[in-house]
Amino acid sequence: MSGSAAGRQLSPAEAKGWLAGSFDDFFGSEGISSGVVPENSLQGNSGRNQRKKDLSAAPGCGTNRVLSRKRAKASSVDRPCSKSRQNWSQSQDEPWVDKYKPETQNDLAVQKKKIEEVETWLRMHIFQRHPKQGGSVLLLTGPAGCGKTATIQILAKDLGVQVQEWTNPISLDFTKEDVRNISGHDSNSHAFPSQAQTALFQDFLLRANKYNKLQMLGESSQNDKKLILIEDMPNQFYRDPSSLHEILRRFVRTSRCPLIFIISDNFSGDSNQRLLFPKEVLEELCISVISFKPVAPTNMMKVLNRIVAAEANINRENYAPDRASLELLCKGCSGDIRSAINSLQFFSMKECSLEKDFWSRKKRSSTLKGETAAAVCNIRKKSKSDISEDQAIQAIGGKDASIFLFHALGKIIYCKREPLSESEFPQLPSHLLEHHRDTLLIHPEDIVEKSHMSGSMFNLYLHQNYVEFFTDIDDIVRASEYLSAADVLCGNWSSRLVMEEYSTSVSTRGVIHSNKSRAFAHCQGGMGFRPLHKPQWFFINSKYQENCAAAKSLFSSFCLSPECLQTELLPYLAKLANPMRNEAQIAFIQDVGRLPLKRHFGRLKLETLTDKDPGVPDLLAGYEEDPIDMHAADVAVQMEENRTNENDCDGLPLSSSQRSGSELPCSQPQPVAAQVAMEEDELNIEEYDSD
Ligand SMILES: Nc1ncnc2c1ncn2[C@@H]1O[C@H](COP(=O)(O)OP(=O)(O)OP(=O)(O)O)[C@@H](O)[C@H]1O
Repeated sequence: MSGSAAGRQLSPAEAKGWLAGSFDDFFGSEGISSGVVPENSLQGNSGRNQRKKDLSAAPGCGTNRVLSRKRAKASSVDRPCSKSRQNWSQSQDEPWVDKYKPETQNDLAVQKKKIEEVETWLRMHIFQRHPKQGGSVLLLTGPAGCGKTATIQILAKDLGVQVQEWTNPISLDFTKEDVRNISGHDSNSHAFPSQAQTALFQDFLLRANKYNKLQMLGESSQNDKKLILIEDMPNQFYRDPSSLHEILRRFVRTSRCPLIFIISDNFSGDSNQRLLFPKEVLEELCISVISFKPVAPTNMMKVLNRIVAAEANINRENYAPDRASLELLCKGCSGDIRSAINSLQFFSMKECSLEKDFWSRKKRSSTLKGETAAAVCNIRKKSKSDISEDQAIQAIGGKDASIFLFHALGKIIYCKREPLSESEFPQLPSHLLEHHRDTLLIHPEDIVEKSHMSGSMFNLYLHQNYVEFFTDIDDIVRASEYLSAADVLCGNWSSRLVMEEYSTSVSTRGVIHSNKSRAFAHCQGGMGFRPLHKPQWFFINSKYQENCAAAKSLFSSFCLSPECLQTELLPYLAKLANPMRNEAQIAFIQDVGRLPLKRHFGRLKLETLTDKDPGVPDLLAGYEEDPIDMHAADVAVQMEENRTNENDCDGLPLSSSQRSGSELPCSQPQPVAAQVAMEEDELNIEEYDSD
């Protein structure tokens, strides 16, 4: 958020206007208990989560998300203060995300295909369900604010299905009595809140499955079909995902209605989805997964235009942003419709000084550049290439945009360009003409930053994947030189943190510039989709660490560093054949001390990078900031522990190379193969004494 926003003091009236509605559960005199309210969770909370995120994406309100999530909300029919709520709803301070919430499928800004997918799933698992079929589970994923919950609510309404939603209890100050009531047995032992939370959740599922939702005033009781919705995941499951899996196994066996989880994407690498729903569990319990995409700019524009038009009718004093401004707004919210609507409301407030700041800045820059009537298209054009425009987007409530590694790499490798007109064309001297390129539509440094990945790790991915997208060997040579330079920049650990930014700049821009087949906008098509892969470096590095640890332990008597052992001593020992060495040592020498020219090394099997893969292997997850600096000892310790458990041989922990023949990995020379290799190379056996 810009400085002006941060620095601005809200007047008490403003603050009240924004906050009162959302926090009246806390401020109001309704006396909602802060204690545990398990009954709330069990009564079914259909429709109440509409308001729970209303301010979560508003500028400066990021931290309210937890609060708003925890807030127990109710529709106007299930709250004693429905009248005052209604009055308040009609006031102009009502959050527009609620005021203009979608009522029908056509109103939804979600991709039609996704709505159909969810609808088909619901029909199949609710109406065409086999009587003996157990419970079915659906997992909805996608970025925050892309309309997952809204879609479920509208479809449930259209299909006449009740939604029973779990909400985490506000407080976990359980008494022993509570726990006894929930778990059904007397417990003298100390009950931890986490256990109680799991028990509560389990109990909720059981009851939701067994009993119908309480019928509220004005609700029809025609249909007893229902679904259970979990968006507020109990924290305990993040600490112990197996407890969730156990509950789900039981649910799938015994339940009669579908269970839907909504989990928003997370870009930081420790994906909640992978943690809570690993592949094996998805397969075992036949959990369907439907992934939503960010709301498309065209859909977003439609919604914003509709709101602006409706607001203009109601309140003519409201500032109505023009088309160019709405486009900027759409761009800045990264496909999050909640954030876009909140920003629109925020900046349409007349008294909002931030908005004035922004519009005056925009006006000034327009005047300076003589942009008047053509402002819209110029802004669009400028926004593609001018970094200050990005800052402007941030100024109108832009979200902190993140992109998955897969897309970030794609943006660099496919590097979209825009043709330049004659007048804009920078006149390069004739000897530099070969470096002429159309304007890039991306900022490589921004993309690396948004991928939330360290520079050296990003370089690894680029290095692994760029070749497939080149057509000329000379271009590859040039690109590889840039990558080498980038590597050198990152080489010194003491300056790496600072230099990483320069390093990624060199590598990404180097690769982009070197690829002449993508130098101009008109020659960018025709490449089609090519899969991206994870760096082989991960495997090779772990193999290297393993070998270092093994060299150190097997040849400790030489008191040499692992590098020296592997590059100097072992190649020498490989030329000798000392019958006094043990089998493990001989196998290791064969493995790392020789580079037989006659042997053909196959290519390692590459692992495909999927679109939401955080890109950091589990082993490196803790070192993501600086994987290359990952200390060998840590890996060695880990591997040594494994090895000592697996095969203790004369008290020496052995690497994979040193296990008995049948256990050697296929990349290693097997004893028989080693024998053949020795014969082929006609090695002379000499006496050698290391002492
Ligand atoms: N046309 C629209 N389509 C979808 N949502 C809309 C639309 N207009 C307004 N909204 C509001 O935008 C919000 C979308 O949030 P929703 O909870 O559906 O997103 P989500 O994908 O479930 O995100 P999260 O993971 O953060 O819960 C809702 O409050 C909804 O009422």
